[in-house]
Amino acid sequence: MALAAARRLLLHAGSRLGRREAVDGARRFANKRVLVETEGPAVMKLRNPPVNSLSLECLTEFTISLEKLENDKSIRGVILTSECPGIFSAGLDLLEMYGRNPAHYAEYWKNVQELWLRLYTSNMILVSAINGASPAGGCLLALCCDYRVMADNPKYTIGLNESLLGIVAPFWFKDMYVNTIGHREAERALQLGTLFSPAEALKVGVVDEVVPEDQVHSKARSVMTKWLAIPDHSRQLTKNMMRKATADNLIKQREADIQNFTSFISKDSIQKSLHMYLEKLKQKKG
Ligand SMILES: CCCCC/C=C\CCCC/C=C/C(=O)SCCNC(=O)CCNC(=O)[C@H](O)C(C)(C)COP(=O)(O)OP(=O)(O)OC[C@H]1O[C@@H](n2cnc3c(N)ncnc32)[C@H](O)[C@@H]1OP(=O)(O)O
Repeated sequence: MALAAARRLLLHAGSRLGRREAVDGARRFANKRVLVETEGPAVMKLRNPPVNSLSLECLTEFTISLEKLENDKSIRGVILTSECPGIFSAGLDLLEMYGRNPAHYAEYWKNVQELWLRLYTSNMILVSAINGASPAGGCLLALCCDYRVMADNPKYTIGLNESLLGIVAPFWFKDMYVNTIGHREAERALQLGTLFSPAEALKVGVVDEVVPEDQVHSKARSVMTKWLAIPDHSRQLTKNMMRKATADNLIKQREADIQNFTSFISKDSIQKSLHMYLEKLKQKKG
């Protein structure tokens, strides 16, 4: 109920902002954590500092922005990138999964599923311009895209590192990884929680292209131009043919997946692992 109300408020605020910014000449709309430019190829920028973690609010704003773009028939493709220097996205917000109650975990997970289903099955062309670190849920966002361009900076890593946190990537994260890099590579990377450097990510197929950091956006735009030259109907039907079974696999067991997540994440042992991981992140500073 609370989330539905927040959604209505955000949609309303989003459209108000949309109108105001259009008057300024730039075609863009924004909410607090997601900025969307629709001048030229549409660009969606995550801006949830410090690390673009996917908090419940961020997920909601992301989903709403995507919904708005999907409803605008003039928009055929979107470049997904980050406004936070050096970070694409730190993935799911650990504070949404630690020290909360089961109802909160269920609500959070429902929204993670929702964003994934929308992104993975989007009719639009999605290209990610990965301009920073992209662990776990950050990698998930990139994997939903049709093409991934990553900045050539060895400090940036990408991969599904859940097992390093003492948690387990859900089956639909795994399915998408297998679809992208194949069963053997996915099996190894998931068990080890591998975070790949850009060069390794390119080699294994987690990303499609690695370019100098200052060329990530221009490359993403030129990739988009190439993809936009393909007729929408045939490209969309092909995308649907490739992805439908994977998405349907979650759709048919969404409720059970929410229950699984809620009971898994509520376990004392899992909460302890998350606590230790959060402490490790804190200590890294000091
Ligand atoms: C068997 C049934 C299975 C069913 C399913 C069960 C389980 C569910 C699995 C759920 C899947 C989970 C997916 C995820 O995405 S989990 C999140 C994974 N993310 C990470 O591991 C990234 C952690 N962060 C980092 O490695 C680094 O922060 C960094 C992104 C490389 C950036 O480094 P740096 O610029 O040095 O920043 P700091 O480390 O200093 O971080 C700044 C502050 O941000 C906080 N932080 C970082 N990441 C997160 C996060 N993901 N969520 C929330 N907060 C985060 C960090 O603690 C710092 O906070 P502080 O300033 O208060 O200390």
